Amino acid sequence: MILGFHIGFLEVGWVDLIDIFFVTILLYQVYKLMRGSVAIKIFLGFLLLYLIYLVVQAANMELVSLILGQFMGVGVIAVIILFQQEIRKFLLLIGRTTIFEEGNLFNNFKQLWREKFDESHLTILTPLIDAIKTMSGANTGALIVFSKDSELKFFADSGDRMEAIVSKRLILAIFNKLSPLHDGAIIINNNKIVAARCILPVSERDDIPAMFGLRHRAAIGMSENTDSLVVIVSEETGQLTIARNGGYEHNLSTKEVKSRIYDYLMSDNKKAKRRNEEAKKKLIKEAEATSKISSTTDA
Ligand SMILES: Nc1ncnc2c1ncn2[C@@H]1O[C@H](COP(=O)(O)OP(=O)(O)OP(=O)(O)O)[C@@H](O)[C@H]1O
Repeated sequence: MILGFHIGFLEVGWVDLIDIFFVTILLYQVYKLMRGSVAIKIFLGFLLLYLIYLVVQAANMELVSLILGQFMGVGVIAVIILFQQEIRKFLLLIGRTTIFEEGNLFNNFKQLWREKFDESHLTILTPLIDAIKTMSGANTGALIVFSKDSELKFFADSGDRMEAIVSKRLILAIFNKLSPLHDGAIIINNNKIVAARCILPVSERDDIPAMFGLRHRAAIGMSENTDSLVVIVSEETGQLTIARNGGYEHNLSTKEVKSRIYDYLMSDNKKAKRRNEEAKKKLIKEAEATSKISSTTDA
């Protein structure tokens, strides 16, 4: 081995270090791409199984490694089918991102570090709430996605990239009915409007009230699929709704919207967690009530 050294009984060569470095980059990029989506859970599941497979193989446990080996063989094909779109986007990303551009590994580490210790993202609250209030009063439809720890690349790429500082006037300009950017959603991450005109996944839940159209369904769908908070301003009624974790809170005041966004951005705090729990319980109760009503009408 070229220029090797020992750590205990392990012989480590420079080639091994380069190998580990590339695997780290690869895993980090995959994680960054999937962060906040359901795909990450499936990916972690596969990763865990693979690690178990490596351990049982190293321990010469023949039967278990035979079974897991069969599963891994089929697993690769399953991964390709399950992550078709992610693999496509990952390859596109590799093609587009160079180490010198923004969005590379080092900048992202820097950004992660900065975000952890920086509460400045709360400064966007005032212009945002002002804009939401104005849009609600003027019945201007809007769809605003907040993402705390990811810029939701998949969804941001479906619209027009902006990377613009949040301001009241900018939000009003985007959602103005005459603006070419007003259709779809904006995504806000790290104080910035990452993209506008984004297409969100539509929820297929069948218990969403009929008065909610596609805008509301898209917001709920987005909150089902990602760890985001979505604010909806209804074009018809001016009412404010928030979608989170696949549920929604309807007809909120601007003050309530502000505190929900605050709680979300600061979601490590206890008060926010309690409120999330209460919202979940309310949802369960509502679902139970609806199923009771439908069973009595069936009878
Ligand atoms: N999948 C989607 N992703 C992003 N935006 C969407 C999506 N589907 C619909 N929209 C937005 O919602 C608008 C249509 O809203 P629609 O009237 O169907 O919704 P709604 O829930 O009834 O809301 P409103 O109360 O504002 O009418 C579209 O013009 C578009 O801007």
